[in-house]
Amino acid sequence: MNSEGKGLMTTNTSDDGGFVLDVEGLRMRYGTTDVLREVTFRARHGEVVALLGPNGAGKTTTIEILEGFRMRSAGRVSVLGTDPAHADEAWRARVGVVLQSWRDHGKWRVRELLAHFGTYYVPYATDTVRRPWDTDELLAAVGLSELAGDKIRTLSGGQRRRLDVAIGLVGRPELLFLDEPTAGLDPRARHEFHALVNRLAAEHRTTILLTTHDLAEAEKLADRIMILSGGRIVADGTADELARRTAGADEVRWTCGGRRFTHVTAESTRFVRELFREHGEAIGELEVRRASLEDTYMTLVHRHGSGGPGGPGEAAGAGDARAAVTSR
Ligand SMILES: Nc1ncnc2c1ncn2[C@@H]1O[C@H](COP(=O)(O)OP(=O)(O)OP(=O)(O)O)[C@@H](O)[C@H]1O
Repeated sequence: MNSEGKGLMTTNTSDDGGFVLDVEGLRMRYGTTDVLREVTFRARHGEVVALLGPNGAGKTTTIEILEGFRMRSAGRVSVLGTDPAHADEAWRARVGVVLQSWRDHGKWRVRELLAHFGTYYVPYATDTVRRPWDTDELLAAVGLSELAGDKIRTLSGGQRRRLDVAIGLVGRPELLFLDEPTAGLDPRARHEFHALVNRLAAEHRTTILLTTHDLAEAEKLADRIMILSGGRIVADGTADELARRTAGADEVRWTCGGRRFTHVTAESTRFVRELFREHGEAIGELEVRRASLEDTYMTLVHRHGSGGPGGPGEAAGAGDARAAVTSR
């Protein structure tokens, strides 16, 4: 980000009590199938929120409703203080969207396309938000400077994905929706993209709602993680909070006298201290494993249904089946 960045910070303007996203009782029915039954959540300025959930859980549907691209069946939705179902162009200029794929304009050159889209945002510049984002700065921010003169149809999948992101950012949005933004990116591009998301949130206070199937990415990028399953948000919090709330325990593994032991406890530090007090030097291969986001995710999705519409109801989670102390 350039030195100009901080001067372009967005301000808390017309939203509801500081909430950029405020969703209550959102429902979506396709035909006779309820995909979203009761989705409720909020997000504040500068927050990065990851929406997780199995295939078909309704993540894209939710995002499209918030973007104003899809009409909801019921519920209250406020995005930047406005109902997206009735939003105008000025509202749209404050919202950035990165769709799952961008396949048009193959004959256009990269810089040319971004500059072209940028012109749409000129009327929506304000004293505090200069729109659009300068094309060369934007190209640099998404790592496309060297391909600026290339035709879009010659870009690789990952390079196109960077262009998707640039298109979402060209209007300097206050709120950015990213639907599976890193699908198809190589590890380096992914790393650079993560740095860009962090910069947008930290320097510009851009609020970001992203969907991903990469739990490590969600844990790394998001201030908050929401899990959508069975038509509802079944978890909302930091990765640590979710792990603590769901699993509530650490797993301690060790060897002693040639045997392997496993113990599940909410107080692993005290347990390990006592273990050493009792067995001292005889303890070997000690390992303390906190519940991971993956454990939490699997437990919650299992407990609240398959994620898709009409999934099974309550079922014992993986975490519920843990034994107390076992040896092998
Ligand atoms: N226009 C539509 N008409 C009917 N059903 C639809 C429509 N769009 C989506 N669905 C259904 O709604 C459900 C949720 O789809 P959605 O794409 O929102 O899920 P998702 O969580 O984004 O999935 P994925 O992780 O696979 O991208 C799916 O069962 C899908 O088949």
